[in-house]
Amino acid sequence: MDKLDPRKQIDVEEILKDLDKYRPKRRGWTWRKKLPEGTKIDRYDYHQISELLKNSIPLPAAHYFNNIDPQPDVVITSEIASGRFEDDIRRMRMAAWHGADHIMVIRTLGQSHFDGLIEGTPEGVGGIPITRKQVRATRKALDLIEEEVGRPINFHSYVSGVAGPEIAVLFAEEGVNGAHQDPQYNVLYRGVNPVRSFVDAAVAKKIMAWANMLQIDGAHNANASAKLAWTVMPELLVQHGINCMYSVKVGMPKENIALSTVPPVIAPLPEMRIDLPYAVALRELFQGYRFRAQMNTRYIESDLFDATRAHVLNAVLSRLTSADLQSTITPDEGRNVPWHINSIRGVETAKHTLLAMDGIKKYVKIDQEAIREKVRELKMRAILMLEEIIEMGGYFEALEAGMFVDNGYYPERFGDGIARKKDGELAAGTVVPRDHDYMAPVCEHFGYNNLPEGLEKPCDLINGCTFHNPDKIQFIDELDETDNVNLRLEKIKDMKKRNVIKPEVEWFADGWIQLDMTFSLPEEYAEAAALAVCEKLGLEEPTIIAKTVLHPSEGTYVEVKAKVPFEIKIDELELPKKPETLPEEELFSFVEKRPIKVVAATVGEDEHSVGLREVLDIKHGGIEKYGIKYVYLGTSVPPEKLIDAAIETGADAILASMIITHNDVHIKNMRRLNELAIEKGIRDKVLIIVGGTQINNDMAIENGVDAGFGRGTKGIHVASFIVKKLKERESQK
Ligand SMILES: Cc1ncc(COP(=O)(O)O)c(/C=N/CCC[C@H](N)C(=O)O)c1O
Repeated sequence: MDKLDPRKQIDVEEILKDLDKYRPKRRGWTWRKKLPEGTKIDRYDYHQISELLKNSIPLPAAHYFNNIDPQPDVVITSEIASGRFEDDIRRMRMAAWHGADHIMVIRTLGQSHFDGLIEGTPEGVGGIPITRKQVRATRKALDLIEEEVGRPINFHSYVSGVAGPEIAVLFAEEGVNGAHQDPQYNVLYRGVNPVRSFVDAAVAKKIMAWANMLQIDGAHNANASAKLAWTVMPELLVQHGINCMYSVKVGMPKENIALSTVPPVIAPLPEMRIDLPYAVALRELFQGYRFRAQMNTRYIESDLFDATRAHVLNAVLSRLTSADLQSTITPDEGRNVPWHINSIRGVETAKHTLLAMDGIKKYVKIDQEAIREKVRELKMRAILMLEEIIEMGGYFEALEAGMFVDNGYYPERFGDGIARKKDGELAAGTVVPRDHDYMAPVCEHFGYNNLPEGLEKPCDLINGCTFHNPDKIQFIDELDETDNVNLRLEKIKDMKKRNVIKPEVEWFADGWIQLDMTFSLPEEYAEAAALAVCEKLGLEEPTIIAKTVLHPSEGTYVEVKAKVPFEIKIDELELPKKPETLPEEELFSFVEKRPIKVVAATVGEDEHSVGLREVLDIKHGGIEKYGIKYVYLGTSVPPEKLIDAAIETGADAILASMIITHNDVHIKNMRRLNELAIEKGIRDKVLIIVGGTQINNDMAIENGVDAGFGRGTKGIHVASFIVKKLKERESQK
């Protein structure tokens, strides 16, 4: 398969074919290609955008603006890790079409503790097992997906833990483009021996630098671990500093070192007033480095709307300061397992906000005077903390003293920091001095490497290392006969052969659906009632995933996920009939030869006019565009007046809009129009067409009119119907 067809699903079996022979197209990170300030897209000018995509899905409101889909200048990340890489690949394609060009997979739990690589494609939960086959298949799929959207896509994973250097070599061999790497992470959150972690990090960073990979640090984890994230702001500056300087000393270029910046708080705190000085301090202290903006996952609940608001504000903060990458932690971080829809919503939120704030600095400036004091205070606290770390004898001593992730706002100390022993923890005592004749297995290495003088490439000694002679890579396909992608694909093939489907949230046809319900009950009863509804519907494994108390006794909103116990037969599906439309040329030429007039109004006591105006006016592609003349009588027009106007103007058609349906007033108005037209003797001369969000064609015809158009109707649908009917009448004469 050399390219994807948007009308066909990606064929994972094709991706897996000859995987042992696949070689990455390139190595290293790709930034978006920025367009000049003031670039026009359609008739609108932009100041912070990048090249457009070849294939993409624009924001929901784009159809009002010729479906433009501008791409912000900032890389947008989608975090995808369903636990099955074959389903991650499908979602990566969805995310790429919505504008993600940085695909980050969350690892399966605690892979940091593995002292070696995993092989094959075992299923994971709440993350994906990172293996060579998973990495290679994903990069190969992303090669196709980036071709389809027309923009390079960065694939991102994690170099951390006890097998850090091996993972770094694997990623360099396989063309992984970005990775988290921060020795402090292993120590603080995975309990790896500090000396081991920093020695491994030097090797891993050197390899990442050779592969030109973008590095993201682990500072965000302090936010996620502290009781009150804002108290660790001074420490975050210190943690960023430690990882940045360590990376520079190892040889990483600054432009590949990204700080994982997370705003310290969230509403109900005065979020922006606290986060802004911190964001400004970061950008002042770490000029020349990259900034990866990430919402604070510490406070992401499973409430989709709250997560989205947090996400929007995080992107606003990015635009008010600066960001090179905008992460889109989905609300599911609160639910721990991102679903397709929430990964996509996250990308849409980032794209929407970054575009909405395009060029905002032309009008909105941060008052540097006003913010100065707060910024200075944060820097001072960080400097004091660094000085104390030095007084304590250095990083490892400070670590032993529990200096990090202490919940006190430095210099305030609560003494509840994470302490790690310099000669303790996981893999303690496993760092041994290199033997005199030690030679590194790959060319890129940090520290002593026993090489003869004048060698252009160290691996010339061994006829090439895996970086320069990829045929030396041992590709192990599967290790576990009972847990691998081939078995999982068999089940999918069987469903496709039987042409059946089930709904899904993260894995193909996993059967999960989400329902939301509101009960006039207190929350515990509402939850129980929601589960009871699922039981009565015959759904399986109903689980409450989120709820909102509307009032302690008046009501509770509950979101439930549950599995459907049945399959849907695809060939038994009745596809909704698309309204017929005639070619535009045919409409233009017919109306030119045979002028058409209509009268239009919103009838009854109805004041809604937006939909009808869109069907009428040329600027929305209304019937006027095809030369049809109309008289618009306005809103709340009695049916009698509409019929009289049709007679006065000799109209060919009446367009009556009806949105309100209280006690079937729309039905009554349809019947009234029909009866009046008959009474006045014009029924056979005038078409009566009704429209509205609650209208459908069957109901309209049942109630005596000629056609009914529902939600989403456009001028071409109505114009086509009128011309078709007039042609039929004239051919009967
Ligand atoms: C510096 C570092 N190394 C390794 C790992 C993961 O490795 P393991 O889980 O210890 O095997 C992490 C994970 N961070 C949380 C998820 C990513 C988050 N959602 C993000 O977007 O940044 C990390 O921060």
